[in-house]
Amino acid sequence: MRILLTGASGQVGWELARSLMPLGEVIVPARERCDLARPETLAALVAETGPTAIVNAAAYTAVDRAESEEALARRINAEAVAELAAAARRAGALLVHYSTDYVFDGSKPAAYVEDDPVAPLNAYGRSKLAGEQAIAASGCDHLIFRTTWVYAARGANFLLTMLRLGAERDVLRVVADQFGAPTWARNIADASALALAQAVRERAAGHFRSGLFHLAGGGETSWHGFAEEIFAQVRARRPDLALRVGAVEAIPSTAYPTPAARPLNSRLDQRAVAERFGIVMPCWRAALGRCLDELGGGRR
Ligand SMILES: NC(=O)C1=CN([C@@H]2O[C@H](COP(=O)(O)OP(=O)(O)OC[C@H]3O[C@@H](n4cnc5c(N)ncnc54)[C@H](OP(=O)(O)O)[C@@H]3O)[C@@H](O)[C@H]2O)C=CC1
Ligand SMILES: Cc1cn([C@H]2C[C@H](O)[C@@H](COP(=O)(O)OP(=O)(O)O[C@H]3O[C@@H](C)C(=O)[C@@H](O)[C@H]3O)O2)c(=O)[nH]c1=O
Ligand SMILES: [Mg+2]
Repeated sequence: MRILLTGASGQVGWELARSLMPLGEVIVPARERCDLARPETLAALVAETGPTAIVNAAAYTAVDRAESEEALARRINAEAVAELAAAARRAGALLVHYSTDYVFDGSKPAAYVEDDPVAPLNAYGRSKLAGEQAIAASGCDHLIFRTTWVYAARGANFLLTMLRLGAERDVLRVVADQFGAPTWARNIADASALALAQAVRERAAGHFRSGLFHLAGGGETSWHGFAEEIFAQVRARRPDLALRVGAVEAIPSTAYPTPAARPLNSRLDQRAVAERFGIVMPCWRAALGRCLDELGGGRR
C-alpha cells in the first residue's frame, strides 16, 4: 500500500515514518508540495499521490501562540484537514488523524470517554475540534486518535523543556493541579500502525467502520508528577545528563499564568481503542524510561 504522511518532521510524524515502514511505501512530501497553511493545494497533492491511506501528523501545536494566531491555527488544524478529508473521500483513501484532550474543558471528575461533550478552553482546542468535525462531516473513511501530553526524544515538548531548565536552575515551579498522562510519540506511532493495518484489512473485507478513539499513555499524573519522575529517572539511569535542579515546587495553575487556559482534567478513558484494536498503551513511567534510554548524551 501507499501511505501519504504529513508532518514527518514532528514528534509523532517522525516516529510514524519509522512505524509505518513495514506496511508499505511511505510518501513524505516536501513542504513546498504540502503546506497545510495553503489548504487549496492539498487536493492536487492527494490526487497525484493516489494513496491507500493519508496519515495526517501535521498540525499547528503552539498552544499559547494560537491565542493570537487563531486564524492560522484554524487554517492548518481545520480548513486543511477538511481539504484532506474531501480528497481522501474522492481518492477512496483512509484518513488517519490526531486530535487532543484540549477539546475538553477539564471539568469532568472522571476520565473522558469519546462521546463526552466537548468545550475547548483555548484557540488551539477550538481549531482541533473543528478539524475533527470536518472529518466526520466529509464522509471519508477515517480513524481519529485523540491523544495528550506528547513527548519524544526530539521536538518541542515538556520532557526536553524540563531537561533544559533542570540543567540551568536550582528550583523549578510546575503546576500540580492539571491531571493527564504523558504519551510517548513512539507509542502513538506504533499503535497507529497496528490500527491502520487492521483498518486496511477491514476495508478489504467490507466491514470497516470509521471512528474516534482516545489514545494516551497508561496511568495518570500531574505535570508536576511528570517533572519529578523525569528528574528521578534521569538521576537513576542517565547520570551523564547534567542536572542542577534540586526541588520541583508544586504550584497551582493560577500561579503559572499563560495566554491559553488549559483543562485541569485531561485524563482519557481508553477502553474503546482496546476493544476495537486490542491496543493497550504502556504505563507512562515505563515509556518515559525507554525514551530516556534513547536520548543522546549532553544537554538538548
Ligand atoms: N504535542 C502534544 O502534546 C499533542 C499533540 N496532539 C496532536 O498530535 C499530532 C502530532 O503532534 P506533534 O507531533 O506533537 O506536533 P509537532 O508540533 O511536533 O509537529 C507538527 C508537524 O506539523 C508540521 N507542520 C506545521 N505546520 C505545517 C504546515 N503549514 N504545513 C505542513 N506541515 C506543517 C510541522 O512541520 P515543521 O517542523 O516544518 O514546522 C511538524 O512536522 C497533532 O495533530 C497534534 O495536534 C495531540 C495532543 C497532544
Ligand atoms: C515550562 C513549564 C511549564 N509549566 C506548565 C504549563 C502547562 O500547564 C504545563 C505543560 O506545559 P506545555 O507548554 O508543555 O503544555 P502544552 O503546550 O499546553 O501541552 C499541550 O500541547 C498540545 C499540543 C496538546 O495537544 C496537549 O495535549 C498538551 O500536550 O506545564 C509549569 O508549570 N512550569 C514550567 O516551568
Ligand atoms: Mg507546548
